[in-house]
Amino acid sequence: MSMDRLIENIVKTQNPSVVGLDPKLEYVPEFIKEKKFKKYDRTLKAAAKAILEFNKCIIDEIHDICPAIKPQAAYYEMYGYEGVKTLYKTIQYAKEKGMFVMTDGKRNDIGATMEAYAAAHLGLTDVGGEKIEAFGADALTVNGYLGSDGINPLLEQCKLYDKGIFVLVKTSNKSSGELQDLKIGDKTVYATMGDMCEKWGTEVMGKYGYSGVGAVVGATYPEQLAEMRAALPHTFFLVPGYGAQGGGAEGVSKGFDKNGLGAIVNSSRGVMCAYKKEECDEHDFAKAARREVIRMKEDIISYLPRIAFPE
Ligand SMILES: O=c1ccn([C@@H]2O[C@H](COP(=O)(O)O)[C@@H](O)[C@H]2O)c(=O)[nH]1
Repeated sequence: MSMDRLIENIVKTQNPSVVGLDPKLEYVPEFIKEKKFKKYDRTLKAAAKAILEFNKCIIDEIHDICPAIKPQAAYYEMYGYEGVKTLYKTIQYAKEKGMFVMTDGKRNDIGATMEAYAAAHLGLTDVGGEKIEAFGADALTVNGYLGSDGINPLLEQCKLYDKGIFVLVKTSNKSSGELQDLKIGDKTVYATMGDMCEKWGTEVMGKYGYSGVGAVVGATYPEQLAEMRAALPHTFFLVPGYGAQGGGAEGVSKGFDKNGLGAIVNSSRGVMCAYKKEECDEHDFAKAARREVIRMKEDIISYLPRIAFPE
């Protein structure tokens, strides 16, 4: 199961964090942008090429100490087809380096359309009988609020191609409670969605006790992280909101199990823009990213037991 591969990467690196590659052009150092503008003018192609170089340099610096990346599709789509090509190349490059790739697309639809999303991001696309990998991520974030019709097509691809999904349960943003905290009977909407993840996951159980259906639970809600950890023993958490959104290491520790597993914490701006925060030479941006990955890892694991496979 794909979540098994993620867990193996986490144990190997002793690092339960993922670097979000959400590369706004303003995060890319001037020297890279200037080079690409000179060659391609100020075009979408120049932007996409600059972002690809930025991403590859960061991946080169972190792949030995960080188990995964999470490219957010929006930051590639905004550069049109050139940006989407960069998303594909980023995914392939990180996978070649042994990293687990979770595309943050928050896709949602029903039936045939969800099958198309599933083929695009996780499975294979049929081209006249020839099956071809389109994007080839290991996992995809999805919105499960359309119910099983939106999730079943993904589960099929997860089973066939050993992939995973992370379903939005309790998101990190300030207004997430407007809907997700409402009660259905005596249960919140997010807890109900959590239960659905646990149920969907029974079809795709992995060997370390976690299924291929994970949940997104924000770092900004430690109490809900603790509640969900206790309620969803087979559901692995993707925890965004550390750092730039105010989430901290002690809070995120509530999402982990007794083996220091069960969750992976995301930081995007914190890592990509570490060189700006450090005020170091922009040529050192990738080394600054590496320093931030190490700092974040040490911060988080200081609240966890030693990360180990379950006995
Ligand atoms: O609840 C959610 C779900 C997804 N995200 C995404 O995570 C990153 C966070 O970026 P930072 O720069 O580390 O704040 C971004 O891609 C969001 O779209 C989230 O923040 N919260």
